[in-house]
Amino acid sequence: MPSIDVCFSPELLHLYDLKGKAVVAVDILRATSTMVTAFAHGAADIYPVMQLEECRTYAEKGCLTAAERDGVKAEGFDLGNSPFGYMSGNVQGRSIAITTTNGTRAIRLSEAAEEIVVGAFLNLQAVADHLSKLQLDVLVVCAGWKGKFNLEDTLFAGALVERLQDRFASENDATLASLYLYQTAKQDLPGFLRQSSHVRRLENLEINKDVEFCLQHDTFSVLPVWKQDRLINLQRELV
Ligand SMILES: O=C(O)[C@H](CS(=O)(=O)O)OP(=O)(O)O
Ligand SMILES: [Mg+2]
Repeated sequence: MPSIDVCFSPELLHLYDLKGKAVVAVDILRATSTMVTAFAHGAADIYPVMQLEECRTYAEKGCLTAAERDGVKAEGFDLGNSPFGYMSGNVQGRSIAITTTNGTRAIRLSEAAEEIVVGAFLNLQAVADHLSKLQLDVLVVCAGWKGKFNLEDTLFAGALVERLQDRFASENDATLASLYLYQTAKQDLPGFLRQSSHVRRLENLEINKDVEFCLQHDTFSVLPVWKQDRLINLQRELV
């Protein structure tokens, strides 16, 4: 039986051997929720990059550019990091280059894995189904916040463990802690997260609706996976 494990921050990735594993990169608030939403609204592919300057260069290649720093859209880019910015038909058929504080970093630091899947509550079941078929050992890589633990990504890890627990062995206490946390919180995720650092940060920016949106389960069946230098929507490729 393959196993499932949880890494609470990209800063802890040096403790794990990613070779031959499937990584699920997660940044519920808001990078991976936003990427899933972009694919659900027809984005062709997504280039997650770490630096603002690198992201800017993708405009010359015909990409839309998206950047967030300190929770707000960075100056001079087409889009920010709110899923609501990707829903108006503006990303249909377009390539997007995106850089955010935590999420794009988690994806790029996982490149040694056999497969990287982008996960969010919004596409939870699509991710669970894909991992069940793959039969690789799984590591959920939580983007956290500037190298530190956060609640929302850990809750996602617990939700995924809950969906996979009959088919994957729980690797260690990180897996169990995530599962127990999710089981405690799942009746009222917005309430549970009210005191979390990120929700308080976003509240100050008056974007509570983003939090509510990002906590919805199974809204989309898109499956963003890393291929060479970008994310593609494997679900669409399979149709
Ligand atoms: O835009 C976001 O939600 C966050 C910004 S921060 O955590 O407030 O710095 O970026 P993300 O990379 O999506 O965590
Ligand atoms: Mg985040």
